Amino acid sequence: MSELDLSEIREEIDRIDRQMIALFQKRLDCVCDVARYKHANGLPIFDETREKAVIAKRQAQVEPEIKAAVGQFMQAVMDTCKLVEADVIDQLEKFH
Ligand SMILES: O=C(O)C(=O)C[C@]1(C(=O)O)C=C[C@@H](O)C=C1
Repeated sequence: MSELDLSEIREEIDRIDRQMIALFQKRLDCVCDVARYKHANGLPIFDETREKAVIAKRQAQVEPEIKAAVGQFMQAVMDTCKLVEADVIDQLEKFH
């Protein structure tokens, strides 16, 4: 692989990352709505049944070779989303 190939591949990775972050921002907007709903209704942030379902659905979308990686990826996404949910709820509690 030449250096040019590597820089071209990295440009494609950068394009993909840009799209992923745009989508992640949209996901975070939804997650903030979920946090407000959970706060208003006294529900816990962590929902194990939902997390398992999210992972299973996304793994069903891909070939067997990458199911484990997709599971890890979705778990990392949800772990980050839970931290954001906790921040949203902390802010809500500060002002009540
Ligand atoms: O769907 C929810 O209940 C959420 O809080 C969102 C979400 C997610 O990021 O998808 C995050 C935390 C929960 O444990 C389950 C799922």
